[in-house]
Amino acid sequence: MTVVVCGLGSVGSALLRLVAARVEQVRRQHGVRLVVVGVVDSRGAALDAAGLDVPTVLATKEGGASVGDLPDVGVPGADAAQVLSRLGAAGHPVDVVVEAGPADLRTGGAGLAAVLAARAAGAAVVLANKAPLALAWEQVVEAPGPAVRYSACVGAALPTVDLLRSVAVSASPVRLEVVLNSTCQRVLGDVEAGLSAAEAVAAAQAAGLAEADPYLDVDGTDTAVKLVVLMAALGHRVRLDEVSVTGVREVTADLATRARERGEILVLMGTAVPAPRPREGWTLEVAPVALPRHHPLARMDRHETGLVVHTDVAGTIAASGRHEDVTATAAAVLRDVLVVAGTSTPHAPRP
Ligand SMILES: NC(=O)C1=CN([C@@H]2O[C@H](COP(=O)(O)OP(=O)(O)OC[C@H]3O[C@@H](n4cnc5c(N)ncnc54)[C@H](OP(=O)(O)O)[C@@H]3O)[C@@H](O)[C@H]2O)C=CC1
Ligand SMILES: N[C@@H](CC=O)C(=O)O
Repeated sequence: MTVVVCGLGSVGSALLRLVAARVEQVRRQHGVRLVVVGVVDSRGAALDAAGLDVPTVLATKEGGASVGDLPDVGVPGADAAQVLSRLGAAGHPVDVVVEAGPADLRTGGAGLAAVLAARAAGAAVVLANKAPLALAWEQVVEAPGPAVRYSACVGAALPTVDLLRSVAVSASPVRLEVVLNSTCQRVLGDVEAGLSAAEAVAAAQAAGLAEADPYLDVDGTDTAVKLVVLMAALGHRVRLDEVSVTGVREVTADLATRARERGEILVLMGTAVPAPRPREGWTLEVAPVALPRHHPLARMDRHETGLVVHTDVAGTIAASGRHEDVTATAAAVLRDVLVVAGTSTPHAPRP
């Protein structure tokens, strides 16, 4: 299976490390030989139909250089579309494109362009970048074409999309609650522990969790996007600008401590509830909330994220995931790549 990886920051590099470490296991377990034939960063691309040397790509990025400058395989200034077109023209169509570039929520930017180029070239798409989903769901997900998967966009390795879709087969969600921004979880914990907001944000950046613009996390936009994507996956389209969003900028150590003294935990929570009249769709909100300790999303520690879905006939279902770093997101991307490969399904993975 030939793979092009667009975006070689925290997620893209973690994916390449995972692929390098697991290539034999994947071959044995799934019968798939993963070959990374292209990589793209902000300054160029590298491609080789026979397979790039992944350790060399990783060393290049660790050294701060662009893959476009790699001898023999590098193409300075090239983007995903050019990589796909060069490989295609040489008789090597690409099987799957992974999009792990920055979330440009204004235009979709290079990420959306890469996804559309992949679909035009007949490649499957696996996204970690959620902006193309929030801005162009119909084009990216619903237009006919090869598979598109995006579980890493909403909850890292926690398979939120598969879980909700599975629940919705026989039950109707009546309220969804999510705490899905790792950066805010860490920032709130650190502020409570006495760090300044700036120190707390810097720590989340150092862990590779924050967005390129960390205020997308702190101001609640990232949670709003995740909520919009989950609702779209359930068949309910809500625009990002229809979500009421308040972030955690104003949360102080004092506020968090007073919540704890009342037996409550402060989290940045997204909620989705159906409007009273079915035609009016769903109401989505993101805001800091002090939850009672017994609430499933308050029982999580600051390395966990999760969701609760209340349903009409299936009761209330809660799930959470704990991850220290971005490897869990890379694992979700690899899972999607293997699901796309058709050798594994989310509901019946091969042993
Ligand atoms: N970090 C996390 O925990 C998670 C992140 N995500 C999402 O995954 C995506 C990537 O996140 P992360 O790895 O943290 O981001 P980083 O900022 O660490 O990396 C971004 C990468 O994209 C590259 N890039 C920037 N602009 C362009 C462009 N115009 N064309 C091609 N490549 C470009 C950068 O290139 P260069 O190397 O040259 O700077 C860099 O390699 C984001 O959309 C994020 O929301 C999803 C789940 C979890
Ligand atoms: N910045 C995001 C990364 C994943 O989407 C977060 O902190 O959760």
